[in-house]
Amino acid sequence: MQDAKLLIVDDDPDVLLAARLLLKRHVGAVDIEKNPEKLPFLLNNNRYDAIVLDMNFQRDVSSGREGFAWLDRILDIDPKARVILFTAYGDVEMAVRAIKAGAADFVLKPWQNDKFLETIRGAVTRKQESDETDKSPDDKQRLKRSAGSVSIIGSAMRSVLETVERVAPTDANILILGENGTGKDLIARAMHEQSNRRDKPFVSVDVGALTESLFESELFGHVKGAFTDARDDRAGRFEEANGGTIFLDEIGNLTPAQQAKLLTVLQQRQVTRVGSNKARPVDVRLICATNANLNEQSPDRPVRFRQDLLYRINTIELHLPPLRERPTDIGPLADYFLKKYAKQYNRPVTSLSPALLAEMKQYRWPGNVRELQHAIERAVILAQGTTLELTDFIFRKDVPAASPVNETLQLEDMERQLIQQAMQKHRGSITDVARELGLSRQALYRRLEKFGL
Ligand SMILES: Nc1ncnc2c1ncn2[C@@H]1O[C@H](COP(=O)(O)OP(=O)(O)OP(=O)(O)O)[C@@H](O)[C@H]1O
Repeated sequence: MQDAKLLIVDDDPDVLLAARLLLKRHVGAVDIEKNPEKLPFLLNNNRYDAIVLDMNFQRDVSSGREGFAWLDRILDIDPKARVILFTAYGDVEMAVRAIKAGAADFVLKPWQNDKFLETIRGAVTRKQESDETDKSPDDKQRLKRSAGSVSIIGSAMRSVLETVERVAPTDANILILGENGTGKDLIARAMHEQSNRRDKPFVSVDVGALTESLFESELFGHVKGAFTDARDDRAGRFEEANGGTIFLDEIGNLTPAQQAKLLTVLQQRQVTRVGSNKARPVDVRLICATNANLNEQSPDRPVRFRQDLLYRINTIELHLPPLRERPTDIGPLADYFLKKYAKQYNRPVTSLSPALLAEMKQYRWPGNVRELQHAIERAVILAQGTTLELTDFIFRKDVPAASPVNETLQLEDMERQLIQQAMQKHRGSITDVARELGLSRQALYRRLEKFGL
C-alpha cells in the first residue's frame, strides 16, 4: 500500500491522530481533515484510493444523517470513490444502510487495529483494480449487456417459466397471482423480454398506490389546464407503453370507478387524456398482478372485483407459489443472492452453513423471496467469515401458521404482535427492536406509526 493515498475525515482530533499514527506505517500518504465542508475541495484536488468518513459530526447526534449526506456528496463528485464509514460500535443497521447507499465498507469505533488495516487494504486494492479495468474499452459494453437479462432461479418455477415461454409471443392478457415478494414483477418482465415487443417499452405502474385523483391522469395523461397542476400536455403511462407492454401491479386495490375507467380503455383500445375529447389509439400488451383473490370479498376490498374486467385481464392466469411451498428453491435462491451480494459489496462470503440452510427450509418466509433476498443481503454485509452461519440471521420463530384466507390481514396482525413483543422485551429501545426484527430504524418507526403503537 506504499503507493496509496488516504483521506480520513472526523471531527474528533484524537481519532484523526490515532488513525494516522496507525496507518502511516503501512500507507504511502494519509491526509486528515476535521471539517467535512472541505471534502469537495480535497476531492477535486487529490486522487484518493480510499476515504474514511465519520457518520456523526455533531456531538450527541447519532442519526448518521450527516454521514449519509457527505457520502452522497463524495459519490456525486467521484462515483468510483471507495468510502469507508466509521460507525459507533453496535450500530450495525447503520452500517448496512451505508453499504447499500454506496459505501465500500465500514469500521466500528473503537476499532481493532488489524481489522481496520485489513478493511483499508481491501478498499485500496479494489480501487486500484477497478482503475485498471477502467482502462479496458470493452468494459462498459460488457456491463451493459449483462444488465438486460432477467435471472429467475428455482426448479419449482419451471412450470411457470414454461408457460411464460409459451404465451410470451402471443398478445394474450396475463394475470399473475401470488403473495407479496413471490416474483410477480420479475415474471412480468420476463414475459416482455421473451415477447415480440421486447424492443419496445415495458412500463410498470403500481396502480394500488395511485390516489383516485391521480389515477386517470397518470394512466391516460392530461392536457394543459385540465387541473391546477397541469402546466403542460402530458402523455399517460398507456401512451408511453405504446407498442410494448404495460404492467399494472396491485390491480386488486382498484376502486369501482377506477375499474370502470380501465375497462373502457381496454374495450376501446384507446385513451383520452384528462381534459381532452380526442381519443388516441394505443397498442399495448397488458399484464396485471395482484396478491388478492379477486373472486373474494375482504375487509380491504368490500366490493367484489368486476367480473367483466376480470375476464378481460385474465386470459392466462399464472400462479406463483409462496416460498414456503417450494423449499427446494430456497438453497439455489440463497446461493444466488449470496454470490450476487458478495460481489456487489466485495465481501469475502462464499457459502452457507448446512445448519443455516436447514433452518431456512423450516422457516415460513412471510415476505417470500424478497424477505430471503434482504436477509441474505444484510447477512453478507455483516458477515465476518467466509460462511454464513445461523447466528448471522434472525428468524422469527414465533410466526404462527397462516391460513390462506385473508392472509394480508393476518400478516399485519402478526407483524403488530411481533413488534409489540419486541418493544416489551427491549423496553422500547428502537435500535434493539429494529435489530432483532431485521428492520431499519426508519422502517420500524413507519410500522409503529401504522399500528399506532
Ligand atoms: N425466482 C426468483 N429468482 C430470482 N430472484 C427472484 C425470484 N423471485 C423473486 N425474486 C426477487 O425477489 C424480489 C421480489 O420480487 P418481485 O418484486 O418480482 O415480487 P412481487 O411478487 O412483484 O412483489 P409485490 O407483490 O410486493 O410487488 C425481487 O428483487 C426479485 O428480483
